[in-house]
Amino acid sequence: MRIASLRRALWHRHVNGVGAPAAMRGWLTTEGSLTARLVAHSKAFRVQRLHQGPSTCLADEAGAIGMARPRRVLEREVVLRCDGVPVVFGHTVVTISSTASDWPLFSALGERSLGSTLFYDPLVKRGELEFARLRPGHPLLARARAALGGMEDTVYYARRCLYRRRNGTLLVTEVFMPEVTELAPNTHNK
Ligand SMILES: C=C(O[C@@H]1C=C(C(=O)O)C=C[C@H]1O)C(=O)O
Repeated sequence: MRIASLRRALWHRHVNGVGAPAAMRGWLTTEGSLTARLVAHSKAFRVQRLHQGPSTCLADEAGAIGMARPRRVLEREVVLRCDGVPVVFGHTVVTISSTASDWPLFSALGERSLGSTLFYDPLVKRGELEFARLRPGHPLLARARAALGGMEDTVYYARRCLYRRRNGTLLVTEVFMPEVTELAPNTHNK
């Protein structure tokens, strides 16, 4: 199998296309903010920011953000933790042509959740979710592994969603760790 094909995922419009176990499907298809659902399934939720700055988008996201080939973007990568356990590796790219007025809060997010700026802004238009099985050669798994270590599974499930605001384009990709399926609703948050 050509290395290039390992570095790209096959993104499906329907979750059935990735063959995820039922418990993982429930997380992959979470409507609304993933952050909000993770907060409701933990006593302590944290967005651990790994880095944010200029980068080159991945081979299989260029087309999704309107680029003919991978080019410069603003990139943000985080680990979402529930009670200290890493459950999602978040990777977000914003086209360089997007100005600060398109995503006014993006550059100053720090360890606040990106979701908090996307789901409560009437100017944000959310696209359709896409789903994929990521195999060991995918660059997002290498980055998640560098941040988290371990990660012995051979297949990880991911979803991505395109957001638009004014003239800006933003693509969020979420790679789910298997531990997410062990989370239970936190009755103390009611
Ligand atoms: C898009 C959301 O924001 C989450 C927060 C992210 C961040 O802070 O970088 C990245 C991925 C998302 O899981 C959400 O909460 O649904």
